[in-house]
This record gives sequence, C-alpha cells and structure tokens, in this order.
Amino acid sequence: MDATIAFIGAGNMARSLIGGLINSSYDRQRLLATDPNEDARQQLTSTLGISALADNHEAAGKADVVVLAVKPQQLQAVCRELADTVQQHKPLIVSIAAGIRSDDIDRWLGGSMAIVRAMPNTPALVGSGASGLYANAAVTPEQKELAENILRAVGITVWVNKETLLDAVTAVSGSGPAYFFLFMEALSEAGERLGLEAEDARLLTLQTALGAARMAMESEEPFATLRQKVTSPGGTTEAALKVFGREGCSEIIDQAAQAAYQRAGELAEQLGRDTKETN
Ligand SMILES: NC(=O)C1=CN([C@@H]2O[C@H](COP(=O)(O)OP(=O)(O)OC[C@H]3O[C@@H](n4cnc5c(N)ncnc54)[C@H](O)[C@@H]3O)[C@@H](O)[C@H]2O)C=CC1
Ligand SMILES: O=C(O)[C@@H]1CCC=N1
Repeated sequence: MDATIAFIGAGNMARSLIGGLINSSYDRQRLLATDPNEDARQQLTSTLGISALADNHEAAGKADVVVLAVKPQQLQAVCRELADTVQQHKPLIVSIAAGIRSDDIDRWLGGSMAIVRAMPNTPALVGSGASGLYANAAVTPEQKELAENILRAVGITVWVNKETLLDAVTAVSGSGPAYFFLFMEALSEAGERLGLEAEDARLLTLQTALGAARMAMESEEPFATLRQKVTSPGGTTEAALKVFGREGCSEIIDQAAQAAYQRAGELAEQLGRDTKETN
C-alpha cells in the first residue's frame, strides 16, 4: 500500500510532484495537501482530485510522510507550528525548501526527527524530474527507500552524502529548468527575427531541445563530442559557436550556477537563525 503523503504548501513545486505522482498511478486517496489560499485548495481538488485542507496539523497528523513545500521564508513558522503534531507520531519529514539545513528544520520541529532534504524540479510534473536527496542521521534505510521511491516516481534521483552538495544540485537541476526555458525563449525569438512563424520557431526549438537531450541520454559520448559532430569545419554551427565563445557563454553559465549556489547558502544563513517571535 502507498504511504500517506501530506504536502504542506500546495504551490508550483508541490503541484508538479503531486501531478507526477498521480500520473505514475500513486493512489490519490493517499495524497493530501494544505494551503491557506482557497484558490490553491480548489485547484487541487478540481484538477488533481486530492483532498485539500487548510489545517496543517490535520494533514500532518494523518501522514506517514510530511513534505514541507512552503517557501524557505515560511519554513521556520510552519515547522514550529507542526512540532507538537509530528513529535507524537514521528513521520518521515521531506523538505524541498532551497537552502535550509536539516539541523535547523530538526530543531524547529522539536528534535530527533528523520529528515530527508530533497531538491526536485518542476519537470516532475511530466515524469521527467531530477532530484537530489540528502538524509540526516536519524533516517532509517527503510525511510531512505520510501523517500527515494516517492521522488523516483516522478524522475531520476541522486543521493548526496554532504548536505552542502544539495546547493550544487539546486544550482544545476533545481533552478536548471529556468535556464533551459530562457535558452529556448531566446532561440525561438531569434528564429522569429529570421522570418519564421512564431509557432514554427517554437516547435523547431522545442523538438531540438528534446532531441538533443534524448540523444545525449542515449549516447555514451561526452557532450563536447556530440557538439563537435554537429559542427562542420567552416560551417554554420561553427559560426554560431564562435559567437558563444567570443561572448563568454560558458563563463556566464558558470557564474549563473555560482550565483544560485551562493544564494542557497545565504538562505540557509539568514533563514536558519531562530526568529525572536518564535523562540
Ligand atoms: N518552483 C521550483 O521549481 C522549485 C521549488 N523548490 C522549493 O519548493 C518550495 C516551494 O516553492 P514553490 O512551489 O515554487 O512556491 P509557491 O509560492 O508556488 O508555493 C508555496 C505555497 O505555500 C503556501 N503556503 C504559505 N504559507 C503556508 C502555510 N503556513 N502553510 C501551508 N502552506 C503555506 C502558499 O500559499 C503557496 O501556495 C520552496 O521552498 C522552494 O525552494 C524546490 C525545487 C524546485
Ligand atoms: O528559485 C528557487 O529558489 C527555487 C529553488 C530551485 C528552483 N526554484
């Protein structure tokens, strides 16, 4: 039987995970979600067909797994609110919040909790997610398997053995879909400026992104070799790649990933401190 999972916070990422789980035949009856926003709750019930509650305690109290899916800025208050409830039955906690460390989450929840931190991404919605996972010392092998099974239902999973490596996962795959959307947006617009119909430019861009990813997935060759195979000497690709090189495209991508990584560290530092109000 599927474990009962309560999602605390039903925003973009929770909906992607819930949708992906349902698409992978996860038992809807075993999925619950909470959100203070009535529209968000109605959307869950009408589009995903799962129970949506306003009361975090009620949902967490029924769950084998509590997925903390609120913004990092809301996490401390939500954890402190849930501490009494989760201390009673000790569900597995899965936090998907960027940056916030498991020690801080554990302290806010009252201590001695089994916590898996996961960094998924929104393509989970279509079963093509990529998640990094980290388990604290209290997580049992069975709980590790449970967390992995949930995230694997919506894509691939990678365990990291150092918590700070989750910030690197965030910089690559957590935020990564946005980088690829940006690239597709720009390439499609460039196609339009070159005279293509908007719809054609979009379709050609999409299929090229999908084709390149699938080809790389199915090949054992490094990305660089696949790139070289498109690049005829003195040809069109070479002309384009020269511009990428001249404008420092690789350096820009490196700087962008560094910025995401650093921001995760800043969130941990700023939001990991106990606030006066909740002390
Ligand atoms: N969006 C993404 O691509 C990814 C997001 N994440 C993480 O997932 C978490 C959620 O991000 P998003 O879904 O993008 O944000 P979001 O803003 O779309 O969703 C957060 C939801 O939490 C609800 N909420 C606020 N206070 C609450 C409370 N006290 N109790 C219950 N629900 C409450 C809000 O109404 C909102 O619907 C963040 O911590 C983020 O770092 C992780 C990986 C990828
Ligand atoms: O932008 C963010 O902070 C979240 C974490 C990774 C993707 N979205």
